[in-house]
Amino acid sequence: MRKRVIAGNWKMNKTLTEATQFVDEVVKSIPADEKVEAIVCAPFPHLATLVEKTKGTNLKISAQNMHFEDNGAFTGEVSPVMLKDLGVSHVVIGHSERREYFAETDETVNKKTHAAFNHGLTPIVCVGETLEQREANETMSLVETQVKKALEGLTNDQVAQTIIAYEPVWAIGTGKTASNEDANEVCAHIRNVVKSLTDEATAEAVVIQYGGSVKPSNVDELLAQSDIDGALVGGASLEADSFLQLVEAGTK
Ligand SMILES: O=C(CO)COP(=O)(O)O
Repeated sequence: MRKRVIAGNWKMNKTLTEATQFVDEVVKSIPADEKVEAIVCAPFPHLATLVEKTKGTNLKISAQNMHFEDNGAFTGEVSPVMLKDLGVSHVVIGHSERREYFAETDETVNKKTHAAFNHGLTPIVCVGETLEQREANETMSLVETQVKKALEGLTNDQVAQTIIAYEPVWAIGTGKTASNEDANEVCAHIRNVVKSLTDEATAEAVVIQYGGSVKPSNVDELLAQSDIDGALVGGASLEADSFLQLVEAGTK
């Protein structure tokens, strides 16, 4: 069985003091269960402290973005080399907010995915359609293109290690969740796309998360779906209690 991966994406929230309090509380009660991997995707300034605080615990620390180059004249950017050096394990790539507000494209997503693997970071690659695209029946083809472009040029082994997060844009922060069946249908399609690019074993290994208004009250039914292996959670990951409940759901 694939492991479950529950990742809290804090986005641009929490001071370092608040982040530290959260982590101190969470590591005390996080389940020690091989079945579930728990990750917090924190703002850049907090990463070093949080990595230090979570050493030897079951909580992993992820960045929310990075540049694809190792270093250079890119004012304001953070490189994979820097993240690896800090001890960060994962990095979110191509979140819809970055695609919408910061000109992230399928091409930069692909470069960043390669850069992540070149530096031993696990990418959490986000894909998903807008409401207009869903209404125009473009969901499957759009997601297929995003997945194919994100994974282009990776080895099967790298694809198997990639975490893919399906986040319909219209469900993010809106309180609207895709129905379990709709979410699972898209995740199953993603797995088929991965199979067409690689092979059956790789497609079976790849972890696919759902994201978009996931909370303790709906996570069980989402995780019960055949092709949903975890969740990428915004709002409901900000409180330690709620985050712990989500991680707990991953152990069932
Ligand atoms: O964008 C998301 C996680 O990356 C989802 O955010 P919400 O859980 O707040 O809808």
